[in-house]
Amino acid sequence: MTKDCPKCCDMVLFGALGDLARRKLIPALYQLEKAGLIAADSRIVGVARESFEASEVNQKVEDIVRQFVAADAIETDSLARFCKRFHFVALDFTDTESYQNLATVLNTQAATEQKRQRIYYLATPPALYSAICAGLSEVGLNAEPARIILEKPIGHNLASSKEINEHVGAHFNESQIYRIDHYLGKETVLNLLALRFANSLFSNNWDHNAVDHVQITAAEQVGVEGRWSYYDDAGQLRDMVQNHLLQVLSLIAMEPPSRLDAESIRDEKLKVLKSLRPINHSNSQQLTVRGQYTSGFAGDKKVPGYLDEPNARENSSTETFVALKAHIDNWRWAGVPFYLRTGKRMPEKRSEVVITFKKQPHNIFHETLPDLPPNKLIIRLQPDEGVEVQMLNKIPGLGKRMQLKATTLDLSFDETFKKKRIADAYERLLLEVMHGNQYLFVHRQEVEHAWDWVDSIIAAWETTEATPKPYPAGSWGPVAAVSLLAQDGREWDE
Ligand SMILES: NC(=O)C1=CN([C@@H]2O[C@H](COP(=O)(O)OP(=O)(O)OC[C@H]3O[C@@H](n4cnc5c(N)ncnc54)[C@H](OP(=O)(O)O)[C@@H]3O)[C@@H](O)[C@H]2O)C=CC1
Ligand SMILES: O=C1O[C@H](COP(=O)(O)O)[C@@H](O)[C@H](O)[C@H]1O
Repeated sequence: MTKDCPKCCDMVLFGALGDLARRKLIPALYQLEKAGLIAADSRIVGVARESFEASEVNQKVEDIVRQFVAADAIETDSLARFCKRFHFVALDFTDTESYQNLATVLNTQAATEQKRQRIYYLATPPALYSAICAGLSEVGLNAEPARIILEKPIGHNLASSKEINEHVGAHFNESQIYRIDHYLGKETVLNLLALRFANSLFSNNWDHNAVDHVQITAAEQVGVEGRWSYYDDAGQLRDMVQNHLLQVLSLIAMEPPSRLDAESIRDEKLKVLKSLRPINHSNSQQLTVRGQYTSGFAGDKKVPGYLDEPNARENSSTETFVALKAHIDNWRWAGVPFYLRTGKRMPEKRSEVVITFKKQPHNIFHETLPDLPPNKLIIRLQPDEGVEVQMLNKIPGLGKRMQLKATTLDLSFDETFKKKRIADAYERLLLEVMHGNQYLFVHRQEVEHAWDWVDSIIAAWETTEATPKPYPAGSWGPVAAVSLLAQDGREWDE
């Protein structure tokens, strides 16, 4: 155990054998174990429909870790310790009466005497959140100091999100609820706070006086693959923009919070979401582009189009790509467009924020460089995490005329921090819940304002005959996405 280790707790994973739990949560918990960040007596209780013998548990957990954690990152001792923490309870989440089985496992004498912290992680479809909260409540497992973690998406639109929030809120107080947006756990997203508020170079040049425009890109090379039925109902706007991209936008655009705590940060992010200019049927044609991938390439592998993926529905008009131009109607950002772009089956996985600064008002180097390119701050969220500043420098030499060259100050995290391991977002977020820190989690009001903004775009799309524009897998989306910036005399940073 290290000195940063949180207090002893019971972590209960609902949906413990599902994709998210196996691929992300159990590996993240294992990394915390290895780092000495899980207290000695803490337990992990998997809750799943399937039941199996206690003697099978160790092997089951070990298999999951070995499948999803790189072999050279696994240590025999910590793995054995980790497997021993696990208990499994078979439960149908919709059967309120069966929650007594879970209560029996959790209410041990030691846990009761210690008033042990309980954390419920709902790694299940959101349609089950209400039933699970009611079930926990029925046997008194919702009582403080219990905490509950909700996965995104919280609902499908504002109405369903409110409904879920109401149901959860009937059994848990807001201070007990941790709404996950895993982008908020990424090192580089957190580094936005450091860059902005620890460096006067940036904080003094972070508004409409200095910034020309902002681009946020979250490109993925993967397609929808096995997730067609979930994804087709959602689309890229709900799946990525409503949550991850708007959270990143809020961190970039918010006013300085007075403290590094949940209330101060969430208040400032919320003000940004409230200031987003609505996109509706009157302006959606000019401000948004949607696309859907057709067959093409992922790297050098040939891949099918969205409509030819397994289980695809004929003629689906779900978008797999979105580009949009957003405005934040407040003093700081008046006249500064925020261009957002995200899609599946792009040429590479790349998430980044590019802040393009205004050009110099007068060019004294016009003889050798008639058009001075603007400075750019590029924040590489993933992969190859780092920060780049693009600037002009004089080329050394004795020539009569001064020659300039565009150069890059490149601060790659890998180089700068000597290959220090970058923790997965879920490791940080799980740890923060154990510590009881809510500042990296999303408040109900943020979720609802984000839905409100996104719902208006979807309503506008639904009133037009237009369908998403096709783009070949392996490209940067439909040509219209290029035109979205070209009409403003700008281009995507590539
Ligand atoms: N997978 C991912 O990478 C991500 C997922 N999410 C979100 O996380 C949540 C979980 O996703 P994911 O893991 O992919 O989904 P899965 O369908 O893989 O997992 C859900 C689990 O819940 C179990 N379950 C469903 N209904 C019941 C029930 N009535 N009683 C008991 N068990 C039940 C399923 O068991 P069974 O198999 O027996 O039906 C399954 O193991 C979703 O909200 C998703 O949107 C968010 C970000 C990323
Ligand atoms: O929440 C989601 O995020 C992933 C992308 O996450 P990343 O950390 O790999 O950038 C996305 O593929 C998925 O569709 C979405 O539900």
